[in-house]
Parts: sequence; C-alpha cells; structure tokens
Amino acid sequence: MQKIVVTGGARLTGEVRISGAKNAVLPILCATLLADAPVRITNVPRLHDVFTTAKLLAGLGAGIVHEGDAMTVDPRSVNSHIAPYELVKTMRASVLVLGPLLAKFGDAEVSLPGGCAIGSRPVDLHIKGLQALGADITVDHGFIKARSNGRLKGARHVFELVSVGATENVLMAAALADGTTVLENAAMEPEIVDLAHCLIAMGAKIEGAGTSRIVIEGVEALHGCEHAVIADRIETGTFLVAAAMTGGRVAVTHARPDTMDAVLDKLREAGAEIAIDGDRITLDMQGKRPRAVNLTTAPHPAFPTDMQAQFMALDCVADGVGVINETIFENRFMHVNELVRLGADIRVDGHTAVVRGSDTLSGAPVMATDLRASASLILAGLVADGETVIDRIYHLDRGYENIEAKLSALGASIRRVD
Ligand SMILES: CC(=O)N[C@H]1[C@@H](OP(=O)(O)OP(=O)(O)OC[C@H]2O[C@@H](n3ccc(=O)[nH]c3=O)[C@H](O)[C@@H]2O)O[C@H](CO)[C@@H](O)[C@@H]1O
Ligand SMILES: C=C(OP(=O)(O)O)C(=O)O
Repeated sequence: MQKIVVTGGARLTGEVRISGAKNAVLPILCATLLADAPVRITNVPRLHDVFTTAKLLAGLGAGIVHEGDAMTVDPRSVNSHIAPYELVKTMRASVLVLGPLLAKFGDAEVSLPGGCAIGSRPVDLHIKGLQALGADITVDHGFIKARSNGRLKGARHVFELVSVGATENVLMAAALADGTTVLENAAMEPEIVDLAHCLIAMGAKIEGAGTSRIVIEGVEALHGCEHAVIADRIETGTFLVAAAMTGGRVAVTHARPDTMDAVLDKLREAGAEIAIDGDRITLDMQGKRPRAVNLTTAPHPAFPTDMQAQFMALDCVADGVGVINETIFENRFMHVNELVRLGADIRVDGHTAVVRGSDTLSGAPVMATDLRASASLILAGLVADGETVIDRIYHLDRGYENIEAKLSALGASIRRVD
C-alpha cells in the first residue's frame, strides 16, 4: 500500500494553482443526469471521488468522455436507475444521484451510504425533502427505493437541519418538478451556488442559491451546457495553513477568496499577512510562529468542518492554547491520536479539543483515518523533526489533486512510496 513520507523543516515559498472543488464537481456530475443532451464540465480535478462518480454514471448507462480537465457526460443513454452498494460505500456523495434519477426517470434505487469514520451521516433529510416533492420512498434491504407517479410536484419544504447534500439532492430534483419549490433552511455553501449555476446553464430556474431560501421553478426539460467548476476552498485553505505553519510565503492562484472569509480571518488571527488580488491569495508569515486560534465549526459562512483538522495541526505548533469545537460531525477528531503520536498535546472532551502548542513535533509513522485527517498529518509532518510516514493515504487521493507534487514545488520534502 502506498504511503507518503514527509521530512519536516522546509519553509514553504512560491505559487500553487488551486484545482476545481471536489464538493462542487461531485453534485454537478450527478446533475448531468437531468439533462437531455451532453453536459461538458471543465476545471474537473483528477480525484479518486471524481473517477468513482464517473464509474457510477457509466454504470447507469451514461456516456463519459474525460479529456484533461474536462469531462463530458452524455445522459441520453442512461438505462439503469440503480446505484450499487460497491460504489456508494466508497463515496457517500453517490447518494446525490437519487434526486436527479427520481426527477428525470421517476425511479431510483440507491444504496444507503452508511456512516464513515467521521460520523454516522444519515440521509433522512434527503428522503424527507424528496417526499415533500411527492416521491414515494421506502428503505428496504439497504436500498433507498424512490418512485414518483408522473413528475415530482413543487412544494415548500423546511429542512430540519442544515444539510449540504440534502439541499443539493432536493434542489436538483425540484429543477424538473411541476411548479414552484421553496427550500427553507437550505445550506448556503459556495458549492451549492456552483451547482445552481450549472443547473441554470442547463435551463433551470433557480433563485436564492447561497442564501437559506432557494426558490426553484420547475421546467419541462433541461438541455446541455458547459460549466467550469468553482475553485476548491478546502484545498486553498490547506495550502495556506501549510504556509502559515512553516513560516512561509505562498501565493495560491485560481482561488475564490470570496468563499474563504472564515478561514482567512482565522489565518489573520494566527498572525498571517494576507493579500488578495483577484483570484490570487498571498499569505506571508515572515518566518514567525503562528499564534493559537480558537474555532467552532458550523455551516457556511461560518468556519468549515473540512478545515478543522488542518487548523488543529496549526494549533499543535502554535504559540498558546487553541480550543476547537466540532459541531457538524460527532466523530471528527480521529486525527487527534495520530497528531499526539507526533508529540502534540491535545485533550478531547466530547466535541471540544484543547490544543497546547509545542515548539516541536517529532516525525513518526502515523495512519490517515479520513480525508482531512490525512491533510492534517501532512501539515504536521512539514514542521516535525525528521520523517513522518503516513499510511492509508487512499483517503487523501479522494480529495487532493497531486498534493505531493504541489507541496514539493513549494519546497516541501514529500514523496509517495509503495
Ligand atoms: C461531498 C460533499 O459535499 N461533502 C461535504 C458535505 O457532506 P454532507 O452533505 O454529507 O454533509 P451534511 O451537510 O449533509 O451534514 C451536516 C450534518 O447533518 C447531518 N445529516 C445530514 C443529512 C441527513 O439526511 N441527516 C442528517 O442528520 C449529518 O450527519 C451532519 O451531522 O457537507 C459537509 C459539511 O459541510 C462536508 O464536511 C462534506 O465535505
Ligand atoms: C468529509 C468530506 O467529504 P465527503 O462528504 O465526501 O466524505 C470532506 O471533503 O472533507
């Protein structure tokens, strides 16, 4: 099994290009099922999750052409409405074919995704939202079986909790429903806005994406389009934290600074100087050690849970004590024990971690437990004394494109070994 070996000590400098967002491209690829013609998506990152989604769509019968950073999906040949367990279990976002299949074909069978390392992650809110549009849904033998008698019907629906995936699934389904759908307490993540932009380019009528109230006027049919995926704000944040932890100066390009307020505020609090110029963010730490920051994860525009592990790594080597509250996922502190193996001082009490910054960490073999945990271990390895060897990096390949090449270009000593 492949591992990543990081040797700490280099101060990162230079420029790095940000890829398209995993959490935008996955729902957008699922949304292509709604169209009556090919949809061309560009700025598609080369990620394991993207390949899994392509496999899932191909399994449904869609035509897929992947050239460079563009992927064209032709949904006209779709002849199956079943998303099998083998694919859904490796990637929860597979459940996002549920709304499109149901709205377009009146029929969908999607394996229950189940939990994952970071929490139990139910899909009840997806199901309730689709039921509000008139779907008949049962959960049987590990599958969500959804049918609609004719077209779905637009409705007003209030989500009980803010859920990114449920908002996306119901938004996609409502695009082809009869009449108007009003979604209240919708998630406001930039990836939802990007999905809405793609749907609008396909002919959907959507207002309010990016606010908690989205209004969708269903249309008869959606056509093909071309859409460029928004920049990955979590990849952006991860590189900026790497620069801050190593006392470096790094510019990220092709980024979307307007989606990054909470993360940039915390980096400034940690002592970083940040300059924004269009799609370029430059972080300059001027060789200083970061100051510890406190943070609480919450739905956008608050601090993203997908950056929690990376900031914990920063707090491990910061000056002071950082208190981290995780409010989104019940088990998203899996990286703590691994960071402790590198010499970090972290105490966890329920959803709160108290991190006492130390001057040094010491390299050791560690194990990645999930995607962002993997990133936090690389970040810690960048400043640890000696070699950190990270096992189970398949998690990392789900969501970071060429991370070792990008970090190497900034001066890090990092390599992948078999
Ligand atoms: C592919 C993708 O975009 N993944 C992101 C998406 O995941 P995902 O869409 O799965 O996350 P949600 O926003 O749905 O989850 C938020 C919370 O709601 C709960 N919940 C969710 C759905 C449901 O039906 N019932 C329920 O109780 C979850 O268990 C969790 O506690 O948003 C998360 C929160 O920003 C991010 O960490 C993930 O990176
Ligand atoms: C939790 C994440 O992704 P997913 O929802 O795909 O598991 C993530 O991107 O950090």
